[in-house]
Amino acid sequence: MTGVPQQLVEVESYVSRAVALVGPLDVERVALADATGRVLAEPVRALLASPAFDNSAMDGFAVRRADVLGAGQDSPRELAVVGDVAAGPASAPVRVGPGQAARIMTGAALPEGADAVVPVELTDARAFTFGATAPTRVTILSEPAPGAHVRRRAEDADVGDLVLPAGRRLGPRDLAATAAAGYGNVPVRHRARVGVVVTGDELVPPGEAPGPGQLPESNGVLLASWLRGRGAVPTARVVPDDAAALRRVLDHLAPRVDLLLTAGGVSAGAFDVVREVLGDDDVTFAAVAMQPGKPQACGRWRGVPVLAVPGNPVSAFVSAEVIVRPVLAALHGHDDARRPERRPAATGWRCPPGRRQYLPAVVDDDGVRPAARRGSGSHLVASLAAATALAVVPADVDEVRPGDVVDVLPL
Ligand SMILES: Nc1nc2c(c(=O)[nH]1)N[C@H]1C(S)=C(S)[C@@H](COP(=O)(O)OP(=O)(O)OC[C@H]3O[C@@H](n4cnc5c(N)ncnc54)[C@H](O)[C@@H]3O)O[C@H]1N2
Ligand code: MOO
Repeated sequence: MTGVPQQLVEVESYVSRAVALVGPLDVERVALADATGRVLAEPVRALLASPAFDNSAMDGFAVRRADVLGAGQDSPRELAVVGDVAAGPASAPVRVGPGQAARIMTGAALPEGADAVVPVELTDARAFTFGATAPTRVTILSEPAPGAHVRRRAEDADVGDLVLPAGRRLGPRDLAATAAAGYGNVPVRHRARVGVVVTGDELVPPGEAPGPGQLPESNGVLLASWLRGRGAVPTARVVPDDAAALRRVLDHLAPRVDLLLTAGGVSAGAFDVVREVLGDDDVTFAAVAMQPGKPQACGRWRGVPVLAVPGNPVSAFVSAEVIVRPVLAALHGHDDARRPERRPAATGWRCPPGRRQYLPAVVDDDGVRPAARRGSGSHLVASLAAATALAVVPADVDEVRPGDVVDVLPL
């Protein structure tokens, strides 16, 4: 049994201690189709230029601008149409000489000699009919600006340009940019396997009617979902307040995961079994200067990094956002820097003395207000769902007044 720490530890110092337990996981290559949410292990540099060649931004006619200077509704310029280029491989190269034009479609390569595109609406053709062949002559009814509607080769990215930095969590736009840069697969970090263990004799599975003194298990649900949403692979277990059972579960999971995460049983109670069991191994307990989320522990269980967060549902969630998140980012090699936004308080609220407050909050046009009607409280799990942000209030502030500007971390 380990004593209950009294001395408060700064949040940053505790987070550094926790992050130091882990290093980046191994790298594997995955197809772009499987890469959503994975973290890029190396920078992506373009293998192809984007665009790969000069091409048209409009359906119309590729012209030599010098031929159509001064063109207008009252001063039409007629050109001979000598070619027809569509997007896709060209059958034969098209060359536009003086007095000539080529019919061109959006995305098609700009023919040699042409330097501008006139959209079909600004010609006597007015519109193209599907499947119709190109006219032999076209009348241009508007003078194009220099380079009009021409998308230049490499104006987006040239070969060798940095497209994405390492550490990026890949989303749809990243994958599109990577595909356009010439890649079919990407090097990413393994997904972190996390053993989630929640403890409590009072817990019943979600959906089951609780008996007297019982309540639905929600922390395992929360943490597993939160981890999955951040690209990890959770395995969740619910354990009664029984030291031998907890040891068995931890010993079973340890060789199969990259991180153990327990929730509950970490404070001063007579049945706080996590504190009792983890104290047997290389684990340090701390009172962290945050609210909620004060009682914490981190270290190693059978050599595997372990984080123990408190069991109150809001405490477990805030601990995930403040402590588990950077640890997971370190495992995934993820650049996870978050800058708080600054917003005025729409109402006032009380803050705990000496601890940084992480208050589930709603941020809207009126400003920031506590998500829970009754203010802060680490058991207010229903109100947690309403939060759109965490308001972060420094430890030396004991009250936020309406209009005070506060930091918020959007959720
Ligand atoms: N004498 C002291 N008592 C407490 C202190 C303290 O410093 N001295 N710290 C308080 C703070 S702050 C917190 S936070 C809690 C943390 O308690 P534990 O981590 O030991 O959590 P439990 O006692 O197991 O549970 C707390 C609370 O949360 C409910 N719970 C637990 N697990 C789940 C779950 N999986 N799903 C839903 N709800 C869960 C549990 O029923 C309790 O109501 O300690 C304070 N006490
Ligand atoms: O630190 Mo506890 O998490 O206030 O409720």
